[in-house]
Amino acid sequence: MHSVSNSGSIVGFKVSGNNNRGNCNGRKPLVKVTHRSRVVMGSVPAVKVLAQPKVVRGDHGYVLEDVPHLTDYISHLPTYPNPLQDHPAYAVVKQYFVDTDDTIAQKIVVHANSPRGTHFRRAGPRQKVYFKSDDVHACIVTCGGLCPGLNTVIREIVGSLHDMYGVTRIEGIEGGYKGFYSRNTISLTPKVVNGIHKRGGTIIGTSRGGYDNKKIVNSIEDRGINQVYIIGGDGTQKGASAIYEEVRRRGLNVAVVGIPKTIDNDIPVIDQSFGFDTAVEEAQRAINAAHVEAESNENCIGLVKLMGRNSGFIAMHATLASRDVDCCLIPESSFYLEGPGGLFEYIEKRIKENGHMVIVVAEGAGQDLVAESLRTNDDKDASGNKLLNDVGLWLSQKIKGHFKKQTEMEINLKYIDPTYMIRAVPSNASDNVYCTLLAQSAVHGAMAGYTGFTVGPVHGRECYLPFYRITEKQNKVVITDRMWARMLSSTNQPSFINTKDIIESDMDEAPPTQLQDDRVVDNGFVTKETTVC
Ligand SMILES: Nc1ncnc2c1ncn2[C@@H]1O[C@H](COP(=O)(O)OP(=O)(O)OP(=O)(O)O)[C@@H](O)[C@H]1O
Ligand SMILES: O=P(O)(O)OC[C@H]1O[C@](O)(CO)[C@@H](O)[C@@H]1O
Ligand SMILES: [Mg+2]
Repeated sequence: MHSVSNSGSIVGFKVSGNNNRGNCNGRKPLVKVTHRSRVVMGSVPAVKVLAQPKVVRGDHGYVLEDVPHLTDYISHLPTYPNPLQDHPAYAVVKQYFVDTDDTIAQKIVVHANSPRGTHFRRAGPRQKVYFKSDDVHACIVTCGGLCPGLNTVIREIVGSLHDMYGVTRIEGIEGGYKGFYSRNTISLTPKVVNGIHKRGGTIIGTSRGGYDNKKIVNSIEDRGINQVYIIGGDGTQKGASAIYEEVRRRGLNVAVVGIPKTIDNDIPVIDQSFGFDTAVEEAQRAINAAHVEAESNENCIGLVKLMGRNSGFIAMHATLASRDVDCCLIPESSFYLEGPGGLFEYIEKRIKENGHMVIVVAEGAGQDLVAESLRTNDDKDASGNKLLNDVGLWLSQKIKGHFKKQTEMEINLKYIDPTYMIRAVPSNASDNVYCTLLAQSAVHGAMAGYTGFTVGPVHGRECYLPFYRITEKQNKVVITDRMWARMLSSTNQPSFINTKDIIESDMDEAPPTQLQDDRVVDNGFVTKETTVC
């Protein structure tokens, strides 16, 4: 594999670049580099041509979906030796620097004749950096909902910049995106961030809404900021991508880096998002309480509502981990209440068998049913996310109503809604380690001149991912996949779904198994490649 050379024009501005930035070591380049413009429709005004995805093709179907570099649009940028080479902690580590040719395969389950497939650039420190330590002026912003680990990421970005690269000018943007243009910044030093990883929340504050691309980039330019670290979920990363585009359009020497955050685990491609592990662990406490209540009271149902707007990962993992749950309802799998195979029939059966049961419902589950019976409006939050109806309360009332009116059985229902409790806690040990790797990888990438990327693990290896890869779709529980089957077999709940429906919907969209979930960037659009196995 060889480094990407990048030059060419795109509508509105000319892209020029360093034609030989990477290290070919005199070897003949074997790859074909393609650059394509992407056209984004929707909320973006008219037709806007964005910076081109960098796609490198090699032998045997090898594809690298690379990330942008400052030299793609600023020529003759000076480089400096990485200060880490003299750092006592790292100088002794053999091969501490990442080889410029290192990439990570998206698929690790392959057949003998599979093409090599899509790869991502491996994260980590490079031998050369594109910023002198004294010249770096970094900022950090956190946006969207809270998530365990936000403070750890902040702490570790500050620590990495300061301790590894000798950077001293780091500012926290207060209160999310709108803080760029409406608030003062907070100076972040190792002393200020010391110990914050033991606290939930974010010390620099967060918010939804208030995104104003021009004002944000003006503020970056006016303040002389040249590294921007943006921590947030899918909405935040879309905003970060647009900030990168504007920075590039203005030709600014500013690295824009995204760090994906969401307890819902709805960011695609990466193994898992930080805070998810902690949230699942915390959700166990609520499930445990529901189980204790249910077991101790006659004919008792413990009902727990967990977060998960569009993706049911928290509910599914908490259910699998707990083993006390009899039924788990998630947004990806519709269910029904009445009649044969419905929820009421199952509840009646479980109560008769066991005298108690525990139900876990993700907040986004059954929204169609709730909307039908409540006649609701289409309220949205400040970021434009649809506000959900309370499925937990609705379900409690429906269950109570059903058993009161239609059966001889008297039931007890205990409803537990831990909502914010699972995300307002500090991150657990494994999330703290994960956040540290993310932060360090982000800093190494920015120092190496990469920009317009998000960092995250793919099969356990930290990678630099182009923004479009993580914003183009949401990660969802695939109910035709083995994990959901494992969950169903642990609860013994009905699947509520007709096998015929699954087969028909499969024909529309193939499940993202290792062999099938590959897409190619072609004709300006990222498309799904459905490999017939
Ligand atoms: N398409 C978009 N383009 C630009 N900015 C966006 C976009 N979507 C959301 N944002 C901005 O990103 C910020 C966070 O978005 P949002 O509230 O949707 O949370 P999120 O990052 O998706 O995290 P969460 O996991 O909590 O939902 C907000 O300030 C919002 O205005
Ligand atoms: O009430 P808020 O802060 O807008 O956030 C609620 C949403 O945020 C999330 O935790 C995602 O961050 C969702 O699970 C939930 O629906
Ligand atoms: Mg979101």
